[in-house]
Amino acid sequence: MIALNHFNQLPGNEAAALLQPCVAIPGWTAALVAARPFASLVALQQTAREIAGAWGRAELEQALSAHPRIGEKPAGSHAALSRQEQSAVDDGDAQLARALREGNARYEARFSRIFLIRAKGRSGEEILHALEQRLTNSDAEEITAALEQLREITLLRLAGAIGE
Ligand SMILES: NC(=O)NC1=NC(=O)NC1=O
Repeated sequence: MIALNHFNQLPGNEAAALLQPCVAIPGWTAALVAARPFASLVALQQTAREIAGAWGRAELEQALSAHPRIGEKPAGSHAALSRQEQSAVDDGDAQLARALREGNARYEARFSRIFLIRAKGRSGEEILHALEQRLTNSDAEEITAALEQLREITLLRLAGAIGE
C-alpha cells in the first residue's frame, strides 16, 4: 500500500507496475497513470471506474488470463491477491469444492470462458448461488454481469494498493 501523493509522483513505469496486479488490461493501467495527479482517493476511484466503464468483451477476455477459477488454488502473477479474495471459500468443504468445480465446468461449457465473480466478502455458498443464477443469462447479459464483477475486483485491488 502506498500513499496517494507518492503514487502521484512516481515515474510512469513504476506507477504502472503498481497498478498491474489490479487487472491485466494494460490500456486501463496506462490511462489511469496518465490521469495523475489525483486530488483524492475518491477522484482516483471515480476515474478508475470511468475508464473501466469502456470495457467490453475483448477486455474481459484479456483480463481473465490473470484470474484463476473460483475454488482453485490460484497460481501465477496475481495468485496472492486471488487467494486472499477467495479466503471466505471454505476449501475444507469437499462437497462445496466439488459443486464449484462442476459449476465452473458448466459455465465454461456454456460461455467458453471462466466464471468471474468478486469473491471478496462472499462465502462459497453465495458464490455457488450466483453461479447458478448467472448460468441462466443470455450471452450479452453475461458479458455485462462479468464485466461488472471485473470492475468490482479491480477497484477493490486498487483500494488495497493506494491509500491515504
Ligand atoms: N474466477 C474468479 O472469479 N476469480 C477471482 N475472483 C476474485 O475476486 N478474485 C479472483 O481471482
